[in-house]
Amino acid sequence: MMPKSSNLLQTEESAYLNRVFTDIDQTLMLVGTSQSTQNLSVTFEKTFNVVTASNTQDIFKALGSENIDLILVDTAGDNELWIESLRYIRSSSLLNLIPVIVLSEKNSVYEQLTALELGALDCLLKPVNPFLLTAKISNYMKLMKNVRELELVSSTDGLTGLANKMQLDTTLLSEWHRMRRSKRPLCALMIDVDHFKLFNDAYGHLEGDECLKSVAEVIKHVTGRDSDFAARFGGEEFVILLPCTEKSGAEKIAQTLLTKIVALKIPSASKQHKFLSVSIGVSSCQPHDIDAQGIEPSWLLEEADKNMYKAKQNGRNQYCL
Ligand SMILES: Nc1nc2c(ncn2[C@@H]2O[C@H](COP(=O)(O)OP(=O)(O)OP(=O)(O)O)[C@@H](O)[C@H]2O)c(=O)[nH]1
Repeated sequence: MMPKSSNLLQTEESAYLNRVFTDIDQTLMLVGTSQSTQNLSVTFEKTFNVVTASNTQDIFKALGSENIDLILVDTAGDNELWIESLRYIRSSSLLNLIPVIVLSEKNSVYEQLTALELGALDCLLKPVNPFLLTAKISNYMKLMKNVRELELVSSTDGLTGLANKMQLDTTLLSEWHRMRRSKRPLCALMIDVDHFKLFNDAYGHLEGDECLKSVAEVIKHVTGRDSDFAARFGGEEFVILLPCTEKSGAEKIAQTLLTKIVALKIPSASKQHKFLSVSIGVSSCQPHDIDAQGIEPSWLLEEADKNMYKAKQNGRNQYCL
């Protein structure tokens, strides 16, 4: 049989790529010198939406305007650029969720190890067939999309869409560290729906679930800052974390929450109140308290829980701190 000419082979590979990867609507960011990103763009532009970056400012700008699925960093040409880019990507809380592949020109174990140590998912060596490279990148994108979806499912409460208890534990720990770094207070709100057992008994469990969803929607909307965090703690209990917030700010949020929950006008099943309400415990921690009193992150929630029970004892539909 006659060997296939390289043109014919390329046409077949190209057709194969189009057939197998036509459903891809993903954005690839190419990072490298302008010469290298120009060359790579030609390889990828039929398959992906391509954005290019030749410095960290470009990376930052692209992040603001595009939803990036994968970053391909080419080490060719400028040794400082790729290392600086990887460091920048790793230090950015938004970017470090995006998988990074490094394309290395030197057959240098040291360079590959550096790339992997700086957070690259893989380091591919040049020369690499452009079709194979496209297929590999596409597979990495799919893999990471699945990983992100799994991460989201495992950290989200299925009923309300808020974060779940597991995610709360992780976030509480990172906010605790942030408080120490920023030297600004961290507050927590423990929110418990009043007489919810009576509500379920009177209106049924499904109606009870709808009620929890409505409460969760209000909680989502009162937490306005990017750093505010809300979770379903379990059952009819919710937690809000308010980083870099003074006690007075937490009180304001608690009061807004009380007003907005009653404004839902969900009929209460108890004779005590006309409309469904919540009781809220507020706790606050100053960075210097941690060292002075040797307290741990769980203290913040325990304190909020104690104060929530005080609010219940004082007649519900109120907050205590
Ligand atoms: N519909 C529904 N009910 C739930 C869910 N999780 C917990 N519950 C119910 O919430 C009720 C909580 O009851 P209790 O802890 O006695 O508290 P309460 O009736 O709200 O009374 P107070 O907290 O004292 O105001 C229980 O009946 C649980 O079964 C859920 O996901 N959906």
